[in-house]
Amino acid sequence: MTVPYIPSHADFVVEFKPGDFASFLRAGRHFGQGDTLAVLNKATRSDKAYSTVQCGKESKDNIELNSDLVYVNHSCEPNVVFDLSSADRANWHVRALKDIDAGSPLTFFYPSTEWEMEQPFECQCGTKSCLGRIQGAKFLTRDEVVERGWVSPWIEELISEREEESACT
Ligand SMILES: C[S@@+](CC[C@H](N)C(=O)[O-])C[C@H]1O[C@@H](n2cnc3c(N)ncnc32)[C@H](O)[C@@H]1O
Repeated sequence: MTVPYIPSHADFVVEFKPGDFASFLRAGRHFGQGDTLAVLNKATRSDKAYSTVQCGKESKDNIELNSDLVYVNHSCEPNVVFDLSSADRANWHVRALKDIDAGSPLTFFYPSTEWEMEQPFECQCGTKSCLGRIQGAKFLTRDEVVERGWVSPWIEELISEREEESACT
């Protein structure tokens, strides 16, 4: 028996598309810059996968979103951030980086949370600043990561450690 699809959030619309990983999430209404779009109250700890979001410095620190938010695609010019920086998980949320019109695809910059991704891909965001292959922040320069507007504290820390290591060699 097929389980019927039930939207997880009233303010989002999943565009289901045929083909592997071709679906994506749209805003169902306008959001202003800085607005919280959703709190991540359905998240559970998980092994790293294409669908997980990194929530700490170690490669074992990942969550499954368990909601339609899994359909937020990557963009090199994103309009939301996944902010899992609080020590209190109740504060983990998705926030608008800029004003978002109803109907716009919701996108975040995957390397803002991911150091080394489970499933790298050739980016099709089509933006002027597209970086091409997306594998995680480990494979990008500091500037390429931070100039997208927001970065998780563990990514900042891992980039700093890499810089310290290369200064010593
Ligand atoms: C968490 S899923 C996002 C939803 C996905 N589009 C789907 O249909 O299930 C992450 C995967 O979506 C695809 N993806 C996300 N953003 C992309 C982009 N900008 N260009 C190409 N593929 C992308 C990649 O295959 C990636 O591993």
